Amino acid sequence: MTTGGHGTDGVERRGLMFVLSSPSGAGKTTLSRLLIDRMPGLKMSVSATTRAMRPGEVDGRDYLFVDKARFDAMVKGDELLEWATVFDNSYGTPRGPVEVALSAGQDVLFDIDWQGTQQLREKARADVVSVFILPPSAADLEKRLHSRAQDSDEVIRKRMSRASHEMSHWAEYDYIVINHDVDEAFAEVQSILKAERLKRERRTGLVGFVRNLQGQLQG
Ligand SMILES: Nc1ncnc2c1ncn2[C@@H]1O[C@H](COP(=O)(O)OP(=O)(O)OP(=O)(O)O)[C@@H](O)[C@H]1O
Ligand SMILES: Nc1nc2c(ncn2[C@@H]2O[C@H](COP(=O)(O)O)[C@@H](O)[C@H]2O)c(=O)[nH]1
Repeated sequence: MTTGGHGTDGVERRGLMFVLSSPSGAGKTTLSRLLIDRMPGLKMSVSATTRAMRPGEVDGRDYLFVDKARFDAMVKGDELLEWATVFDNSYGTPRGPVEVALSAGQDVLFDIDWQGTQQLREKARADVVSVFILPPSAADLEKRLHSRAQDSDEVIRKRMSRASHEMSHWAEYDYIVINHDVDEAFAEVQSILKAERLKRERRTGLVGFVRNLQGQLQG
């Protein structure tokens, strides 16, 4: 699915799909914003959803807010790379922007659930790096959902009751980060991305780079 771009050291490499999943409220959005602000070459995938907009959310920035008819048309038209029903709403990743970013050599960040992650893995296993974020405790998770102050008590109850099921998929992920402290969790997620960018298999330009070095040594 990916073609190529250049790493900061100038060696060509394939772009990667960096996925964050967690039970609702564990901190994916918080960590995603930090990653986008601080990691050049990383582009956020903006999902389509049928869920209602929360206070402060912006259409086109946080999500593409669409109605069910439009969402179904996107599915039918093969416009989504993956999609799933989460908490009674439809969510999906528009294919076009992801393909454009990867072709331009950028990495793409996804805040999606375990169902979407499974679909991405089926499509492009070698290019997917997945991180599952765990809250330090159930009490912290509930406190975070309340402190976000954007969902009703009923919605929060539903999300808490689904948390254990969401978490049952943790072992399908490449990395697990426990989000006690935002700065520490961010540093861990950032280290994962930095290391994955250096993986030999992604660095398609290394053969030429090493040949050139050897040529210099022999010449
Ligand atoms: N380490 C932390 N300590 C305390 N509060 C945190 C921490 N990480 C995130 N939060 C807060 O918890 C709330 C939920 O975080 P966030 O919205 O990032 O979760 P999420 O995983 O994206 O949730 P959802 O799946 O519902 O979108 C926010 O108010 C955020 O500021
Ligand atoms: N499979 C997908 N899951 C997605 C996508 N976009 C978001 N999500 C997940 O939905 C829940 C709820 O999100 P919220 O913004 O309503 O709190 C959360 O787990 C997200 O990761 C998507 O495109 N595909």
